[in-house]
Amino acid sequence: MRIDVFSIFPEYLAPLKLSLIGKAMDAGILSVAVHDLREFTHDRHRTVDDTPYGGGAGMVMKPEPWAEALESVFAESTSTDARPVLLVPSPAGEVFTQAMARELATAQHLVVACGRYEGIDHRVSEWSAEHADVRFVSIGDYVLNGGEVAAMVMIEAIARLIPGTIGNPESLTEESHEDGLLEYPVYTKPASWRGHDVPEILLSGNHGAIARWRRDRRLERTRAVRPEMLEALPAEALDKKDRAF
Ligand SMILES: Nc1cc(-c2ccc3ccn(Cc4ccccc4)c3c2)n[nH]1
Repeated sequence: MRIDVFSIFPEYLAPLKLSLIGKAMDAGILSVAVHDLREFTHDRHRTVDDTPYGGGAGMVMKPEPWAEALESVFAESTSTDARPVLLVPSPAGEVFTQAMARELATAQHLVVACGRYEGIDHRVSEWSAEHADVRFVSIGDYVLNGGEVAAMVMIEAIARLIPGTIGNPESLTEESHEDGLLEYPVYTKPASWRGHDVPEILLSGNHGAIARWRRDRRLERTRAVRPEMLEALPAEALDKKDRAF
């Protein structure tokens, strides 16, 4: 997978090179390029914003730099490849979920347009729709100052699902939101720590009982903090023992 990110603060995306994503890039599984939007301006002040038509507070990002920037990578999605997906972080987007991360992990080319100010001139996404599948995406019901943090969140959630990125693919299966339940609590040595002991069952070696205990903790946790997730599970996802929880 190739990911191109555009921002007026490219250094914001520097942490992507760390840890798993960095390894995936080194392994050639993933290529992430971060571009400075101001490289696509031509005036002395490298202007990327202007006042909003219709009035109102703040500034809006001009269409011309964005069109030049996006064109520079849309063109590289060769005609044989699938169309690139343009992700536009926005407070007004569809909410990003694990299901959406799984869907986007199958894309060949992701382009992320990180806006600032009051957002990007809407004609940029209208024009982009001729060249890419455009998705406005919110990472949650709270307001950020720009798209960079949302881009980091989405790229991490997507990239870790690409085969070969995560060391042990097993660890992807029983995760929160992967199969509709939150994950169980985890413990490691020492068995007793500051008066808090690891649940005995986990030291028993009885793998059947341990699996049952973990399942029960997942159900308990999900019911406690995200009951709507339980309601959303298909009937066949819960067996008789599960319903006891
Ligand atoms: N989930 C989520 C995403 C964002 C987000 C994404 C991109 C941008 C670009 C500019 N802003 C600032 C802004 C704040 C409010 C109204 C309009 C623009 C952004 C915010 N906030 N919250």
